[in-house]
Amino acid sequence: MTAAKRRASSGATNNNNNNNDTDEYREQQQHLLQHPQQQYHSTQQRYHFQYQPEQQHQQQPQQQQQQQFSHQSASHSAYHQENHQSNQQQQQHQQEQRQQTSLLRDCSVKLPLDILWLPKSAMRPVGPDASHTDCILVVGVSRPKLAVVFLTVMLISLFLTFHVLYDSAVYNIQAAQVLTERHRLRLLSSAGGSGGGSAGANNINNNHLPEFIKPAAAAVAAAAALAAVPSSNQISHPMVFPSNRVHFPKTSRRLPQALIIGVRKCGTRALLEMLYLHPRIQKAGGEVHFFDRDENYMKGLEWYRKKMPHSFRGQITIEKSPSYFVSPEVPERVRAMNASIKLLLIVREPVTRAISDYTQLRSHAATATLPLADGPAAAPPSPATAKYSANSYQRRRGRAIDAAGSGYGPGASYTNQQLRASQHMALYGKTSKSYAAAQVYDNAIGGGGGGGGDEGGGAARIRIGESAHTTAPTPGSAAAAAAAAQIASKSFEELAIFPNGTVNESYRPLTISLYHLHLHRWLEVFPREQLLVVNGDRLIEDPVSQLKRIETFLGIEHRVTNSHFYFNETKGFYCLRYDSGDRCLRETKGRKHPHVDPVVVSKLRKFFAEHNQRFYELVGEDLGWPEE
Ligand SMILES: Nc1ncnc2c1ncn2[C@@H]1O[C@H](COP(=O)(O)OS(=O)(=O)O)[C@@H](OP(=O)(O)O)[C@H]1O
Repeated sequence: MTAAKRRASSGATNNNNNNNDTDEYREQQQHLLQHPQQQYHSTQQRYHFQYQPEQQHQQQPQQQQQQQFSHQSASHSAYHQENHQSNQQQQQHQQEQRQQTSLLRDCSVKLPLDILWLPKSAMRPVGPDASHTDCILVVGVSRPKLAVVFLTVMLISLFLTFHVLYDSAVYNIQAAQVLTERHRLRLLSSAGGSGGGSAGANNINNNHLPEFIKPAAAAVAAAAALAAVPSSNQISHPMVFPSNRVHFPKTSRRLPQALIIGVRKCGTRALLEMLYLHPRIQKAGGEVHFFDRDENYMKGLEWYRKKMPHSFRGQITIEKSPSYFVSPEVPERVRAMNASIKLLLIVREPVTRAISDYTQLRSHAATATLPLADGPAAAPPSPATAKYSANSYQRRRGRAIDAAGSGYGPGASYTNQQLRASQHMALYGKTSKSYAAAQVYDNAIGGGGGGGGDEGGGAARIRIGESAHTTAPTPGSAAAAAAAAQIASKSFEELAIFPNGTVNESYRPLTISLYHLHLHRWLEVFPREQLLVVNGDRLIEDPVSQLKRIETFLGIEHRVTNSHFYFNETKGFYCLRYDSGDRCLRETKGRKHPHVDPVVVSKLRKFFAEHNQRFYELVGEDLGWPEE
């Protein structure tokens, strides 16, 4: 209730009181006439009670009233007269109050205050004597704290509204960009593809795309991630969760958080491409060979990082270079980069792997005899490279001797040392053989720490035209080509088994299959939990089961399902199903192996049985490879 209303109602109440009191007073008066001797005390008190709250009498000093009453007590007639006066005063007071109330009503009624949403009592007369036209507007905040809270809530709501609108606009713009990029990529891949996946002619990786496309590819994969795994990436539509700031993670090149370290010819490429189906995975296009090639390693981590694809925050970058597994210096170098990196090792039945290796080497050796390999010799390495590589060679040589003692055998030492020596001498310019020639020879026979793969070897790269990420090819000399041709002319049986019937343990495709020797070095540097052994034979037969294990190991959601694969009868392998079409791995994956004498196969399996047992012990799992 406003003060004016209160006053008005109190006036009305007083009027009632006055009326009641007046009646009462009349009764008292009659009583006094009948009993004049009665004291005036009670009357006095009564009057005091009656007039005290009156506004008019608030202005009169109390003394004055008492004097008045003392005069009344002088005589009954005097009292009667005084009482009459009092009645008059009371009436006058009532009249004043009525005037004041009508003034208040006039002030509030005459001005259209409702349109200002102000209470009518906000208009007050200027003073008690003012005419009803003299009104003032009384403005103020009756509840300041409430007003502050109300204002704050209003401001916050306004801010949130604009915030949501802004985020929504940014989200839409970025989504449109991603869609444009995806469309562009599809057009490019469909224009560049040859024959589709059914014939297996299409390469499933996009390495043929120009460099500037690759961030876009990352964006496409990440866009899929945005759509597919909102919870994992903490991405939600701003309209749904306005309180969550929407992060549009910027892409950047990141050092790999996981590595496929080998083993070559066990399905490393298939594994990487299958993992790439997962929206949380980004892959380096080609084999970078950062840790196993001194000339790359000395370029530093920044060089390595620049070889990585663009990735969104939350994605895992993976690189694969199968020769990492067999290169002695690599585990330590990898740990120096990231001690908590996750390592994927894919293995296959060792004899099949060796035959696959031989098949590829023979194919490369045949290619190395082509005129392409007889081009100009590569420029010799810079002094810095030479010095670095020479030091590394010393380290490798020391380890090669260790390896010889633990299974490589004298033949292996001879072959490796001879190769290394030629490389070493080439570095120091003490031989007519160029460093490049040694490297080609190394690749051709499967040396070079396991180099010479479909994607990593010099000669192979010339032929296949692998991505720009790999090191520039180094054409070999006529001598290297001749050596390669000689190898190409020999059968697997001739190379794997000596004429006396014993196993040629120095034959590189066989030594690479001695998994436990190489794994031992890795487990000296990394804890077992950081390494996952993938069964390459099972990956061929049932990719999804192996991929599930890897997803768990990498700590990512199970996303890759059977719907991502179809079996290609022509190729004899599973091919991959993308939004943009079906693709098989290129023809260098899944080559037809030459026929190998079953007696030789059996002999080799017996040879490997013991080594396999040692490998099972190291990994804590029996892979069940045949022993004869
Ligand atoms: N889906 C699918 N498609 C084609 N090929 C597949 C697939 N899955 C695994 N593989 C096997 O991968 C073998 C090649 O292994 P790598 O990629 O590690 O070879 S390399 O070391 O990189 O050169 C390759 O070996 P070969 O059969 O001897 O050619 C294949 O057996």
